[in-house]
Amino acid sequence: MAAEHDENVIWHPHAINRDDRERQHGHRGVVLWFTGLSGSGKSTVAGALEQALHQQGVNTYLLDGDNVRHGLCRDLGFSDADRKENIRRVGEVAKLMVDAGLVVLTAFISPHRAERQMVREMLGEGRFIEVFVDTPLDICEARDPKGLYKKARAGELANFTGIDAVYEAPTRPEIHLDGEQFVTKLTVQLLDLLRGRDIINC
Ligand SMILES: Nc1ncnc2c1ncn2[C@@H]1O[C@H](COP(=O)(O)OS(=O)(=O)O)[C@@H](OP(=O)(O)O)[C@H]1O
Ligand SMILES: Nc1ncnc2c1ncn2[C@@H]1O[C@H](COP(=O)(O)OP(=O)(O)O)[C@@H](O)[C@H]1O
Repeated sequence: MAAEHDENVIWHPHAINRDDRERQHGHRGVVLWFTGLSGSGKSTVAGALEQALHQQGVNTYLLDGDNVRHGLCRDLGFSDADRKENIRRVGEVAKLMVDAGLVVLTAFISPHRAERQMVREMLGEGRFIEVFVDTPLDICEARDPKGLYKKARAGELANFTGIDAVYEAPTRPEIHLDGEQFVTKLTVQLLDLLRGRDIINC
């Protein structure tokens, strides 16, 4: 069924491509893929970086797990299969946005190496920047801004990452952030990375 469908759907090339859009933006299109435990600081750091980039005239978009799960992925839960589908959909959306020439920031736990690798391959060489927000579980649990760790420990929330569901830390992320450092310092580290890779020039 799927193969038959694929054969009859032909890719349509367009006159304007990513290079043209990147030239117009004055920067490259990439995805900064933030991964880490719940409460590690993914949304906070991605948000601070987006603000800094926006102020410099960089065209950005921030895709956040909590928000995407209210719309695009509202039918998905937290089983391994659902998390995989969540990441696949977000990867495809991020790919379209990178094709549009944007600096895309994503903030998803994305606990499995295989799924992060899937998105890396989907995006292609140099377009996927894995950002590991490395904050120890006990610190995340002490932060617990939504009270979810408390619920998970009380047995009221099953399959919670770090408690009774796995988190596979990246082995070779493009950047490894110490999630206990000040957000301003982490933002500077990320801006330096983007400049060093000639993704932005501001
Ligand atoms: N069981 C379970 N495990 C982990 N997280 C849970 C769970 N249930 C709800 N939440 C809330 O959902 C946010 C994580 O969604 P993600 O889409 O990033 O998860 S995943 O990448 O598909 O694993 C996560 O948000 P962050 O704290 O911002 O990471 C939680 O607030
Ligand atoms: N570098 C940091 N230092 C101290 N607190 C932080 C830092 N980053 C995030 N926080 C705080 O930790 C909590 C979780 O951050 P959040 O960005 O929501 O994490 P995540 O998106 O990974 O779940 C929030 O209350 C936030 O203010």
